Amino acid sequence: MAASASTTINFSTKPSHTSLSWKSHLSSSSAFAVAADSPIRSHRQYPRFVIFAMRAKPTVLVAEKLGEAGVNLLKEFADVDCSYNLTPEELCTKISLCDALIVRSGTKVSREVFESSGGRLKVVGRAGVGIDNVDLAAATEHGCLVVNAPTANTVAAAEHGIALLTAMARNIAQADASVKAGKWLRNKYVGVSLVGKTLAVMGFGKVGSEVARRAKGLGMHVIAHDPYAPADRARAIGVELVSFDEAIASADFISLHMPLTPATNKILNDETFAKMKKGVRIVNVARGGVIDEDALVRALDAGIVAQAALDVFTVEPPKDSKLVQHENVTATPHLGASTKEAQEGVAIEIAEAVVGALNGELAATAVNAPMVPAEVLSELKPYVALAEKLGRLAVQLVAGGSGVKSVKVTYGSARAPDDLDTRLLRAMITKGLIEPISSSFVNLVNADFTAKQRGLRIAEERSLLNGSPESPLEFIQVQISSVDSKFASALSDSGEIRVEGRVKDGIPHLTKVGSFEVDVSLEGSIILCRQVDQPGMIGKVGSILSEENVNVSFMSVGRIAPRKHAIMAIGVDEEPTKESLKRIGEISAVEEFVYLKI
Ligand SMILES: NC(=O)C1=CN([C@@H]2O[C@H](COP(=O)(O)OP(=O)(O)OC[C@H]3O[C@@H](n4cnc5c(N)ncnc54)[C@H](O)[C@@H]3O)[C@@H](O)[C@H]2O)C=CC1
Ligand SMILES: O=C(O)C(=O)COP(=O)(O)O
Repeated sequence: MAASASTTINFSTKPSHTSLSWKSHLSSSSAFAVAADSPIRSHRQYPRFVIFAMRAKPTVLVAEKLGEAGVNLLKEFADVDCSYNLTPEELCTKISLCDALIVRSGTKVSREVFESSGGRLKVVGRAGVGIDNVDLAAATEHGCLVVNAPTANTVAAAEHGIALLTAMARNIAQADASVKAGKWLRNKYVGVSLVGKTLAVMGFGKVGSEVARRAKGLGMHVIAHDPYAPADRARAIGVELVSFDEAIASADFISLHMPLTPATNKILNDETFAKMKKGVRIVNVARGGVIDEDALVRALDAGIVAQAALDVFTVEPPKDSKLVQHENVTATPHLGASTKEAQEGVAIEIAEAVVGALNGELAATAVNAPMVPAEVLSELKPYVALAEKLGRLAVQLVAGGSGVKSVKVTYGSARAPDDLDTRLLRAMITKGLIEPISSSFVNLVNADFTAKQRGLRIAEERSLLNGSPESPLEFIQVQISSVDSKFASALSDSGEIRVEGRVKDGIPHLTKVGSFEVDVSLEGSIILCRQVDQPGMIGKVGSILSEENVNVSFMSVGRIAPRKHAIMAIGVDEEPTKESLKRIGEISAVEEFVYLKI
């Protein structure tokens, strides 16, 4: 969606149901909204924040089978298109008509998908945990939020891990196939016991810890490796966290439960298999890519790995795979999350997250955007509006042709630095700085990326004030350095364009321009004039505007000293014509003036 200088901001504060929204004149059917409290709420107490362009009734494409309860929930809010087994080309064609896309692990949401969406796609919902099938960088670059459903299938995946562990140890799959083939091979399928054996859980997250808990119930000695897991959580269920090498060297069984990332890609390979106990048994319900599959075949052939039980594969479904055909391998077709209960749970979890996001809330399961707790959001709301407006004002003060590269934002606050999360404010300042001068659509997801891409450096500074930390901020100051200004009085003594604002009675105010103190509510538009301080100036400007029926909402004069220079800031509800602005400029005492749309 294109943004424009004609963007207006509607700021409504109803006592019990506050909301804050952005509306673009370019697309009357769409709106960006920020809501601390929203009409459609999920059952969970997730933090919420709104960042999206949303149509009257959005369209959600469900590209893989989703539990009915989730589909029904989506239908209450959106037009739902359930189209399964789309080819990549079909997906790219359909996506330009969709506001949200829901997938499981079987759909690649590639860069082409985001590019093909033409900016309409605002949310990708992953109905499950692993987001390795979604190009997150491309999503972020396109301002598209990615949410997942990280909790509803945990138990199902853990149970499947245990099912594979026990089935492998007792050759269940192979024995079943042989009985069905008319054989009765009691000696061939002698298994191994689990009790007293060491299980290394690799990745001690949600699934890993549930597997550990269950394995302890089976009498196994459980160790775990996870560089990021807290030791006390492991200790609480009687599991010792150990190094990677120690885990793989001492395990009789290894169960993989980490995400597929560049760091975990092929983490089990020829070198690491060589460090394992001969006869180790491996379970993988994480991602196929964490194992070098060719190396696993070699390790199985060499007897280093006695057996493997695999639910996931590098390519799914696997094609002509020696690994799958190996007699010591038990394979399932990515069934970890496939229980009725998990699928219903996942469907509801993802539908709530997607509806919430489309409805203007940021789900707690956002993968590529910061989460702002509801209470923080409601406190920051007026400052969010102030931040965007200051960015918008500052950039309009830049003389044409001066590229904006370096911006310093100073937050004046009596709160301790840890008590003020500025990501949201920074994103809104970035939005204000970029949207008036480009066709970019900036939101909380893509703000930092868009700034970086445009070579815009935003440095943040805290000015720690004495006083009551009751309100999160006293002022926000935005300075743009190394540029010329079309309104020289906006330059500070050190040569930067400087605007500063505060929130007064919940309304953003402009309180400083350059070195001049002013006080004008940031609503409508503003005319800034520098003039020789003398009687009658307000009347002269006021009468030019009144001749055109332009309503003056606020007026404030800041001066250095009586009868010297003064800055007059005039808030206007309507846009004055060029002719009347010209007449203001022709008033003899007026030295310079600028008209700014907020
Ligand atoms: N087969 C299936 O159908 C299912 C597969 N999964 C997969 O299971 C895996 C785990 O899922 P959850 O437990 O829900 O995720 P999680 O995020 O709760 O846990 C992952 C853990 O891996 C750890 N980790 C990250 N890098 C690591 C490394 N280099 N070495 C060791 N540990 C590392 C993290 O610190 C985290 O504790 C994911 O890959 C997910 O996609 C999850 C559900 C179903
Ligand atoms: O949640 C996960 O990570 C899974 O692997 C589950 O995949 P699925 O949704 O069953 O395609």
